[in-house]
Amino acid sequence: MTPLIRIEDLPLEDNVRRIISSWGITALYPPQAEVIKRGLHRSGNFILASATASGKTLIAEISSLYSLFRGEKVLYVVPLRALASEKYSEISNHLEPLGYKLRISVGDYDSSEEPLSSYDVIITTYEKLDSIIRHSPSWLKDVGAVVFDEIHYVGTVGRGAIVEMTIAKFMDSNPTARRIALSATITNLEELARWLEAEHISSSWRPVPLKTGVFNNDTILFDNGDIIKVDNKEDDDLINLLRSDICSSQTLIFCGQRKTAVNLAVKLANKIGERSKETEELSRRIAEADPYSSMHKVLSDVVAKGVAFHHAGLSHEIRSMVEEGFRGRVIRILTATPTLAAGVNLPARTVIIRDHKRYDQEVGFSTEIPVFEIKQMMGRAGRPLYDERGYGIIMAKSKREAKIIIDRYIKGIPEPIASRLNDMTQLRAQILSVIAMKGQIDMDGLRKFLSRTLFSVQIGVDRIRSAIKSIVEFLAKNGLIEVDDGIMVPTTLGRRTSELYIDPVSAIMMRNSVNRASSLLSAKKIDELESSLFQTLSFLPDMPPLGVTKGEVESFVEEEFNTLLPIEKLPIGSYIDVVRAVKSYYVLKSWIEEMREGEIERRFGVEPGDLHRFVETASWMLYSFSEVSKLCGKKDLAKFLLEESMRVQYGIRKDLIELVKLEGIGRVRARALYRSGFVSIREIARAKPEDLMKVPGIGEVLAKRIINDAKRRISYADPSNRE
Ligand SMILES: Nc1ncnc2c1ncn2[C@@H]1O[C@H](COP(=O)(O)OP(=O)(O)OP(=O)(O)O)[C@@H](O)[C@H]1O
Repeated sequence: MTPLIRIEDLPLEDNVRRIISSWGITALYPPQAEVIKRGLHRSGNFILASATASGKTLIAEISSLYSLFRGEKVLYVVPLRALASEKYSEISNHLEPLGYKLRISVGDYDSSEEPLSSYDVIITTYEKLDSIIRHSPSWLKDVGAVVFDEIHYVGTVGRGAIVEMTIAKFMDSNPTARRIALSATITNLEELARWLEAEHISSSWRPVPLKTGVFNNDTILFDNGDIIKVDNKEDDDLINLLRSDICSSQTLIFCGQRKTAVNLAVKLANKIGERSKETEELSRRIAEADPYSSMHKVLSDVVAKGVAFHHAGLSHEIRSMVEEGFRGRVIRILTATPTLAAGVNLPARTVIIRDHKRYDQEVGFSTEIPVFEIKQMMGRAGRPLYDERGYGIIMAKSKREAKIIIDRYIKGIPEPIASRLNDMTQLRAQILSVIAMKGQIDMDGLRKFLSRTLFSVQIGVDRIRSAIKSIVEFLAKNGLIEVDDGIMVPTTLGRRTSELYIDPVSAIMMRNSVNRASSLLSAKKIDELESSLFQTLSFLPDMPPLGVTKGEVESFVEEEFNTLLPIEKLPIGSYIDVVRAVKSYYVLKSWIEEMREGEIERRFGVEPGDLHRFVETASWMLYSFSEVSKLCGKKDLAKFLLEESMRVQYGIRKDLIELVKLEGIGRVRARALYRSGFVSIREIARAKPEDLMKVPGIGEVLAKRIINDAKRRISYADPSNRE
């Protein structure tokens, strides 16, 4: 293994050396030492590509110190919310003891986050940074260094364009801030470096060496030619593999679909699971956290035997419990969908890729997973401090397939990271945001702006000249921008659309729905308004699509279809979209009528994680719709929509809107308080902790906290009480 380099032997200033040792670091990993030897930690832009867990975060922290010393701010940008929390706890441990103030900013997309001006380090996501830039806060110019973490996300279908344009916008609004980009190992690093005007460093060093191979029948063939035979006692290859020495420690198994991950976990728990005090304790905690979901019940059962599954259908809370259980080595075998590979840091000794294909919703069948992603998944093998070696194994169904897998995935080179700005839907929203951000711009200016993108480096802006022209015409025709003598200016609706961080098509559909919604409200036809409103939401491009089953299509009753827009103005691709609209209405209606999540899962097949993502976006769309109604002068409708947004956010009837504003009070506790006679904040402010502790689900700490919060809110609401 490559020796580590002692910090004494590196060209570091004394104070920086002292700080690093106060973090318990005495030597640096080779990629870290390389950055320091080249002096890139002190100044200039750089992009570092190296393996998972090779210490990229530390190098970003050391480089950030130089800006912090000068009193400048540091922005740390990551692609996922879960990663933002991980980075926050990691970095705050290092920087808070030095007196720096850190803040994580991921939520609300309609805010300039002005209060962030008092923080030194801001950890955020690409989407949130994009929305912050759209509000042009004063503190952006004080940023002296920006870390673009996991920058290979620019190549992701769907979100890549946002990552790319956010970076381009940041470079435009603050060209002098140092750019520190971190990435997984990639083949076209130079191109990315050219885009960022940065020096590049690439390293193949790994803290734990990795052996990769393919498994078929009873044989594992490794990349270096080694062969290991596995006892084939049973007629199930995977079980035989899991019983071999290679899998004697923690093993992560990637499956192509959620259903496969769940079924496999059940099978493995029954066949090779082992109970312990710790597994039963974790199982009990999972069961208690959500006693109603049938999927969480299955999870709790398998966890009792040291096996778990992990996919986006699990609720956020339960997913974190699984992650914690795996990190704490309570769970020995974890089955997961590929989303895990991209997300949180969960290393295992052995990674098995059961399926190198996955279901693709866009095309409707399974497609091969890119080499880049498979390498990322296998790269998780090998736990620093625990393993001398990690194993990444891909399963093959036949000898012929094994050969194809070796050529493609084991010996193959990952695909280069390619710009996704050719995605017209994303480009449309991004062009509007550039026009809104600039206030006024002509075609040359717009093209010049777009030349700051990776797309321009890789393909050239001229190649999408006509696409840009047609997007501009679309925005002008639909009243989001005005074009006068070649100068493009955002309209009020256009500017607000950009600030609200919604697709221009969503804003146009909302604006076109305002009159019908308003007349239903004036006529007090609330049920009809709610039904058509929720059904219209399902057609907005921002909404995550709900899955529709064959049974739902067959039992569909056409009369229930009802939207705010005439059918010819809706983007209906197929009959399924119509069924989905009605289903969306029923799901949202059940949610705001306080139906339990487990019941929604049982009746509609919507798993908790999907339900949360769905209602979170729906609530945001309703808030945006309320803002659009205000612009159209429909105040009553705006008020109604704002209330609906709150109800959808929390899943509550109207009478709980006040109570859920209190800290720590969600739909279940709010209803319990209400049932016990605490129907308003005023009543809670007057209550004693003992009274509230009689309400189910409320202990002493929470009782005191909500009474204090209620008192604070009341004194704030009454100006005579303010100091
Ligand atoms: N020089 C070092 N000495 C000892 N431990 C280190 C050193 N550098 C980093 N580490 C530790 O190694 C672990 C992995 O580091 P880190 O998470 O920064 O890797 P990374 O390259 O950013 O990974 P990823 O690609 O997953 O983001 C962390 O626990 C970190 O504290």
